[in-house]
Amino acid sequence: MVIRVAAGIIMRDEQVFIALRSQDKHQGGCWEFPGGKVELDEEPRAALVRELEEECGIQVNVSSPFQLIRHDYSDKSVELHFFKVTDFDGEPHGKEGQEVAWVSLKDLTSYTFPEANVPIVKALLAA
Ligand SMILES: Nc1nc2c([nH]c(=O)n2[C@H]2C[C@H](O)[C@@H](COP(=O)(O)OP(=O)(O)OP(=O)(O)O)O2)c(=O)[nH]1
Ligand SMILES: [Mg+2]
Repeated sequence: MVIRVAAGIIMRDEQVFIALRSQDKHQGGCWEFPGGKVELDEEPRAALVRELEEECGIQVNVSSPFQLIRHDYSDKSVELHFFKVTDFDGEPHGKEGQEVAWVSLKDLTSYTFPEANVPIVKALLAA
């Protein structure tokens, strides 16, 4: 079974907002682009809007599909719908108590992301 996920690359002034996955979660201890599982009968973009409100407390105004990545981890397979989020209301924060950071694109390589994110980080660096 493939788990569908929507994740947001929240951009402001050449910086991107990332969050640390808690140790007890799948890929715990890795940094992530905030997001979560797409529910049954839910559009990925709607899941993005819902998750970014739940996890970061922002209201997404403008988002654009960035990349779709299918990745098989040893324990599960994911289909990651990445969106760039370029306009939002509210100040992103770790609404669920997670550690967060605003990072310059060039500094993204200093952070450990899940394996599936490697092409995303590369693409952001190349942009
Ligand atoms: N949010 C997010 N998930 C990612 C990224 N890269 C990556 O491999 N994943 C994987 C880890 C998880 O297996 C899955 C996302 O699930 P999640 O734990 O965020 O789901 P959720 O927010 O609905 O959380 P939960 O209620 O199930 O705990 O996608 C990423 O950049 N962002
Ligand atoms: Mg999540």
